[in-house]
Amino acid sequence: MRTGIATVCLSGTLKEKMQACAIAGFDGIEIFEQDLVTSPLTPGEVRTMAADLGLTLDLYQPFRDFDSVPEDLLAANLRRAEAKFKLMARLGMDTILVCSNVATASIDSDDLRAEQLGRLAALAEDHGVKVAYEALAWGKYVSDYEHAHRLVEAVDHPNLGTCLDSFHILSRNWDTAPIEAFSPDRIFFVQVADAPKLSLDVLSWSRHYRVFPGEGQFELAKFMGHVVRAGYSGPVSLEIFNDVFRQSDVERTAVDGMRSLIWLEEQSAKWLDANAPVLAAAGAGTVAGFAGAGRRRYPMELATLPQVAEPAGYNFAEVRAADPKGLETVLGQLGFEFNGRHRTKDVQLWTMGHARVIVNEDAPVAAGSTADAAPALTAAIGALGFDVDSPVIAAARAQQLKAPAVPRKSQANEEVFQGFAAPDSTEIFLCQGSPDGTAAWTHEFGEGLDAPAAGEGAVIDHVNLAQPWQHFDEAVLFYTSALALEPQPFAEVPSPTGLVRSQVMATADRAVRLVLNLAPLIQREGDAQPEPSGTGARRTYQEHIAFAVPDLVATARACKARGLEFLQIPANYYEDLDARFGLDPAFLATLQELNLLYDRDADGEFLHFYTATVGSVFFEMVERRGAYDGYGAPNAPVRHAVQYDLMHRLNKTT
Ligand SMILES: O=C(O)c1ccc(O)c(O)c1
Ligand SMILES: [Mg+2]
Repeated sequence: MRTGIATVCLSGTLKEKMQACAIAGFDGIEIFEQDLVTSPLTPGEVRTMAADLGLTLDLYQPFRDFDSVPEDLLAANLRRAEAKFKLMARLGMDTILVCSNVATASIDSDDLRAEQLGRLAALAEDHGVKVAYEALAWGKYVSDYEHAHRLVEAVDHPNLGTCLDSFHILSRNWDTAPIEAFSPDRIFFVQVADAPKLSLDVLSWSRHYRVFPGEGQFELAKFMGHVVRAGYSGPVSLEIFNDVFRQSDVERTAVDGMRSLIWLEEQSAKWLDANAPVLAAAGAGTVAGFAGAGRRRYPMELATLPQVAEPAGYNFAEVRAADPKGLETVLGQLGFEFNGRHRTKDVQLWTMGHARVIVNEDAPVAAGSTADAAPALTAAIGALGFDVDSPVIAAARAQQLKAPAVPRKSQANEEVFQGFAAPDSTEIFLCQGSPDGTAAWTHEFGEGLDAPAAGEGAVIDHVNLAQPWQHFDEAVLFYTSALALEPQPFAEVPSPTGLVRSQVMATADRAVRLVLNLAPLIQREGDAQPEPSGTGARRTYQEHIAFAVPDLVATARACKARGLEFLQIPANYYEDLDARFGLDPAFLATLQELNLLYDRDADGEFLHFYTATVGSVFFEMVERRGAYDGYGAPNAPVRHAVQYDLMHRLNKTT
């Protein structure tokens, strides 16, 4: 698959954008007119630079408001078009995108449109240019890709074809199957964009909320499957208008985009394998599960990736703390047992049932950042280990998806974890899981740890990571593509500093639940500094590890007896809880006495409590009753408010 990206996706100047695209590995780019108009580079210099960078210049765009106009306006439009055709010759470009008229269209006649597009095609032919006509979802008279294509067919000129843009098609819920019937010589260009499903006018949705494939909710593999079956083999190009991408680090965004295309290519191949056309299936029923069997007959070749199943569970969570005293105290009070220090590294192992927490005494400075860029924290989540079928295959997949590897020092006889850095620089390690929930590497901390220690039945239930605002979408794609986690519908949680966007990534069996929180940006006097842009530092927000236990009330009592500091829940909360659920008074009194939170839905019940925060980390204990699948979302605002109040008081007194 030939990969491309429109310059409008990225921040910076045209030169910076082109360099970033080359570094990320794109085959070609679309030049957005605005980027050229504002550039000090001459068209000839752009052409040379692209050639030097190994980038093809695939599409010039956009050319607006051409069709459906009266004759006098048409003459002016043709003049405008000719100027662009001449410019394209200097750039060495041969394809221009013409989008359906949204502004000056005044005549609704397909005959007239076909005639006008025909005149444009004839002019384009004189200049050796191909015109790719795109139906904008909000076009005045042409807003449907099939309509645009009917016009292209009516004109029947070799210099006029269709541009298919997944956003304009999927935002309007148009069926994508008819694409298959399009002649491949008439599909001049294909643009892909994903988006979250929003109830918003389609223009605002398109201009601000597009995201890279895999970061939204559109069925892009299916769209691509139909495009491939049509016989198209040209560039598949990202065209993403996104307010965050436009102000983020350009090289990083380009890599995020490249990852999305690598992933989409694989997903498209899978879709084709799973949806073999009727013809291929006839007489070849036994070949149904044979990867690629139905695919290679298409002109577009689709590369695949090493395959991974979703992880079987958490192997461990690692918290970094240069001075681990506070952390040790809380873990002990929660019921964790200290299982010794590592033979050769400055790390400790704490276990409770099958929940393993590693305390790493390296200072919690994120990978890729310098010590002064990241505020020193007393404790922060540094790494997560996941149980996978084959760590080697999973690591190969992550590497092909451009995940930065993190090497770990290890000695002979020690387990070497394959690891890579997530977008927020949390280190993700791929571990070989055991069916009984134990981990072989614990022997490196001493012998005799085979039997589960205290806290039988305890496991890591979920981990909640705070995401820097500019890497949130990237993180969703990262965990989807590299780790096979599935994004669940996102929620928004009110907090005193703003709305917190909360996105659960989980396996189908819920053995792994990872919650990504986009913390609000508001900084107050005395707060830690916001992270610098680019890679690296973060952790100005609180994040947590949650453990599930079989009996939360008993666990809470034991924790209380050990002196654990619980997050104190206001009385108003319990009054509201009673109003909503009409709980048994004795049970309600127990909840309030122990600072437990409660939720219930059609599937079951949820009890949980939080600890005070150490550095940027706190812990949660949960009990899931029945098939309760949530996280106590109605209680999250209470937690945020109490933590905010505490942090504010701390900041005032220090
Ligand atoms: O938002 C727009 O105007 C616009 C312009 C060109 C495109 O290719 C597109 O998809 C949208
Ligand atoms: Mg487009």
